[in-house]
Amino acid sequence: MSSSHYVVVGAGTAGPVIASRLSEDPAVNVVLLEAGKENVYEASRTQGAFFKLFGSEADWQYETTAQAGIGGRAITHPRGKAVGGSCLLNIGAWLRGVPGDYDRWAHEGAAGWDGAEALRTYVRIEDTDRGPSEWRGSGGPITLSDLPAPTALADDLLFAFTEAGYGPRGDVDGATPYVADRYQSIFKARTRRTPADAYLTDEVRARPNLRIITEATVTKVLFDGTRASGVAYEKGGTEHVLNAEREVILSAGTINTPQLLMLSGVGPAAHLREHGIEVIADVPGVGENLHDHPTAPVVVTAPRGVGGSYLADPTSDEALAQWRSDRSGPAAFFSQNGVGFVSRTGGSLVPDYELLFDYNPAIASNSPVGGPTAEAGEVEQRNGYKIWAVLLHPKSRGTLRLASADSHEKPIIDPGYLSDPDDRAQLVEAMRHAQKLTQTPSLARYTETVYPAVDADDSVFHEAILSSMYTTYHLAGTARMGDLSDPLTVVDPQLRVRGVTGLRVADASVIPTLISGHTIAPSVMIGERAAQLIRNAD
Ligand SMILES: Cc1cc2nc3c(=O)[nH]c(=O)nc-3n(C[C@H](O)[C@H](O)[C@H](O)COP(=O)(O)OP(=O)(O)OC[C@H]3O[C@@H](n4cnc5c(N)ncnc54)[C@H](O)[C@@H]3O)c2cc1C
Repeated sequence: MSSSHYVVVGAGTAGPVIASRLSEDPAVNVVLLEAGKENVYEASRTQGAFFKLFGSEADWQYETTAQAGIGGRAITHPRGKAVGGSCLLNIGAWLRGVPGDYDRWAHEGAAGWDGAEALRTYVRIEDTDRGPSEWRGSGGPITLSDLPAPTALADDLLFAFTEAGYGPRGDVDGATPYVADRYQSIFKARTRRTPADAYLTDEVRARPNLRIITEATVTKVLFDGTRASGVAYEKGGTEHVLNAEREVILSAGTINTPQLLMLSGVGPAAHLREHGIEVIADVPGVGENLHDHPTAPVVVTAPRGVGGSYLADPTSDEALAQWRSDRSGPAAFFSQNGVGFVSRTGGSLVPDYELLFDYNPAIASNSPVGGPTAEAGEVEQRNGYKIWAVLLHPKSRGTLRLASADSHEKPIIDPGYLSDPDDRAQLVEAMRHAQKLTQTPSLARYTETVYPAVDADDSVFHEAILSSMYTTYHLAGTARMGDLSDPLTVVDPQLRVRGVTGLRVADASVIPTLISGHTIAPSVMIGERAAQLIRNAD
């Protein structure tokens, strides 16, 4: 049995930030445990071929239950399993949301997590050529760059946003989100640099007080009464115990963190007893509040003979070889590389919808979508584009529950997609905003068939959504942060788990309500703030 001051579970997105920051103090020892390997996966480094990792050993390979709100479809949810976590196999978009998103967190009980504080952290940790400014940082660990595009259609999509009256070109992470932007990503010189790479540099890894143990799957947090005393983990077919003299910090992500809490006896008491798990603390909010940003595409095909899209297969051996040799070719690009935000009322501080511009009309190869492709005709071979309409503030909430007390069994994931009827209506509205772009001069020559058709009534949209609503992969909220007077709060604003001591959660699961952006940035920000809170508590 070994021991450390701090044990951090999960070397994904938030975990490496915490381990790196805590181990800056040579007087404390930190162990970072990761179920997967180091990032040995070349495809993960590319912008175009990363989805080769879906379904591989570097993916936890989750799937939702059949979702009633979308015609009973189940949605596949890859989650990264290696150092780098889900940033191994994500798109890498750095979209931070707006200060109003975080003000809402603070207003709803996460005291101290307001927009001004979030912005201070973001400016400190960024390294972007769009800074330094009041809004953007330079010199921080997270290197950001604009996404490259191999075709003029990428720019035409941005012009269309402006022509449709939604806003000028600008920086979406700047003063206003109502701009069209080639968003920035965590790629540098066309090579992915995950937050784990950024925070666990060779220099950091050389610290004598930091140990990173890979292929170590934590099965349980151990308790001495109600104090977290360490963790049990499996490595190489053997069970190990690691003591935490001060704290255990769970950064295992929106799915695995609540699963681990429940396996360890922290969760809704009745549900734990159902699985024969001894209850350490009855925390009814664990596994509640699961939500995601739903999205649906408007799919457009170009007239025959009109080019403009980029249809090459980024995952072929040739594409990877070309990327390996000089970082060019299909594997160097991701076709969804523009964004703009829309307000329902025309200018509220927090946007309602996000439009993601994609210069390839084909639906993602892992998506089961059939309807639009059938209507638009031979979409895999045709030029055109699609615009994904994203609902930024869905009301629908779901749950994460244990399937059994066996840590090897996947949990039951039910995000309750579109279970709130308002979400469905708003998604239709968001798609109608997307359609406006298809009627602009900049996109006229690429636009022949639009699905759903511009003059279609709501029933056609509803039909399309049943087959085409998809995930943005932003699952969040299952260990919600807030005020402890709310019985469904799981962690207080210091990220301490209700009902026990010596245990915090710091990852996307504490996000109380999704922001008007994506979830890499807040996960890194949560990691930074967690390290500060822990250090200040010493
Ligand atoms: C396909 C896809 C595309 C996405 N695209 C974007 C995007 O473009 N922009 C964006 O902002 N967000 C995107 N996201 C979301 C974003 O990647 C995640 O929200 C974010 O990375 C979550 O960080 P995390 O620290 O909570 O969890 P993770 O990064 O998932 O880290 C959790 C880590 O814990 C480890 N772990 C889990 N259980 C255990 C255990 N029992 N023992 C030991 N280790 C364990 C995991 O292996 C993993 O390394 C995408 C996600 C996916 C899946």
